[in-house]
Amino acid sequence: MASSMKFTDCSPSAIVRLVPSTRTRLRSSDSAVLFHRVLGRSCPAYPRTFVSRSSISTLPVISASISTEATAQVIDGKLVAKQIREEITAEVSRMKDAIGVVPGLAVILVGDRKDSATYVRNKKKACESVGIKSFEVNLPENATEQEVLKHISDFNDDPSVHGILVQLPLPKHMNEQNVLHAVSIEKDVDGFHPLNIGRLAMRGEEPLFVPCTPKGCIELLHRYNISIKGKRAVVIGRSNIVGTPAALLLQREDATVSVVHSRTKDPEELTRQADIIISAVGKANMVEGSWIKPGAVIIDVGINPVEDASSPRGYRLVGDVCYEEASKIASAITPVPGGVGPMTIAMLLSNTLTAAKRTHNFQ
Ligand SMILES: NC(=O)C1=CN([C@@H]2O[C@H](COP(=O)(O)OP(=O)(O)OC[C@H]3O[C@@H](n4cnc5c(N)ncnc54)[C@H](OP(=O)(O)O)[C@@H]3O)[C@@H](O)[C@H]2O)C=CC1
Ligand SMILES: Nc1nc(=O)c2c([nH]1)NC[C@@H]1CN(c3ccc(C(=O)N[C@@H](CCC(=O)O)C(=O)O)cc3)C=[N+]21
Repeated sequence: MASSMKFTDCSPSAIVRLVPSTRTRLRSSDSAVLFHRVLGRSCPAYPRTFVSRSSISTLPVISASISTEATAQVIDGKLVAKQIREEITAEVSRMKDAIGVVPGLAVILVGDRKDSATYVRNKKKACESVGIKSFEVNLPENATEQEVLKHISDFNDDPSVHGILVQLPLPKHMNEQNVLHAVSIEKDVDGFHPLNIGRLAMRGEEPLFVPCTPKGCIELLHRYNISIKGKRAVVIGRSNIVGTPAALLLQREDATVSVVHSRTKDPEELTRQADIIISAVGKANMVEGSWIKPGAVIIDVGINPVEDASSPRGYRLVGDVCYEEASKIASAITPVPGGVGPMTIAMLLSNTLTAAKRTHNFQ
């Protein structure tokens, strides 16, 4: 469906929106702004300075005019995440009314990384918005691994905590494996425990939880009716938290999957054959338009800060993909911000609800 929904754009300066088959209303991306200097890698085939319009469609039609260039459907993660939060709110309330149980999520944050503090704050806000109780432990950068393990053990034993998340990365002096192994697999809402990852990799096995970011990517494809079965998919990146579980999930969905990493020769030869690309690298503008097959679907997980003097923060976030270039070639694409990021948090809430339901045998 997505590939049949390509339309002409009026100029490089406009972003066209269209309505997905679910009739969800789409927004155009707000990721392209006026005259910013990008310090990351720049997109070669596209000028650095351009203008883009952002607006919300009120009509189930396409706003387009004279041009030869197509514009991809914007996969609006912010909108879908909001819908999912509404679904979770209803379930949390149904469970509370029926059995008096409120799901609880514990987050452990070690150190004072600004980005980690922001993510944790956002997770807490999201929990509040759906009625999940949140517990938070903040430890200093020089805390010991034993201290972290002690908090995990306390949360493992606490019946009001159904999910435990240890914010990554941990300080260098800690062994991440030891810490992640310590989380009870029934409370492993990040899905990072080796048993959960192992089960994800095995046919006939079911993990208790699937990692939130890859799960959010697949959920976006499902909710936009983008079929995966039989498609060629390329995942760029092979980390334990995104790339590898994303490839395993795509394979479970019957895609034929290739994984590109830092040692891959000529990655663009592989990506050019892909119907679906999930990029999780952390390099601004690495995936150029010329890497993309016309009509492909692009899920951009990368979150990369680039200098932007006109933004209040002094920087703005971009993905791994040259967005403007890609949106002229792909049939559908996630923006950054507003794509996969909000879905990660929505999936964390969903996993926490699942954990509480499973513990209390509540259907
Ligand atoms: N939107 C969201 O919700 C989330 C976004 N992120 C973002 O996603 C990105 C990736 O995160 P994460 O997986 O944790 O990162 P990691 O740094 O753990 O992994 C990056 C992966 O990219 C690969 N890579 C590095 N350089 C290249 C290259 N030139 N070509 C191809 N592959 C390359 C690495 O290969 P190798 O294995 O060979 O080293 C590695 O597998 C980051 O920008 C992060 O901020 C992360 C989590 C959630
Ligand atoms: N144990 C653990 N679990 C994680 O899931 C985990 C982690 N550690 N460490 C760091 C990464 C990163 N991550 C993001 C979550 C949400 C957004 C997000 O909501 N991003 C917004 C932008 C936010 C902003 O503007 O700063 C967006 O893309 O629209 C981004 C990144 C989860 N991670």
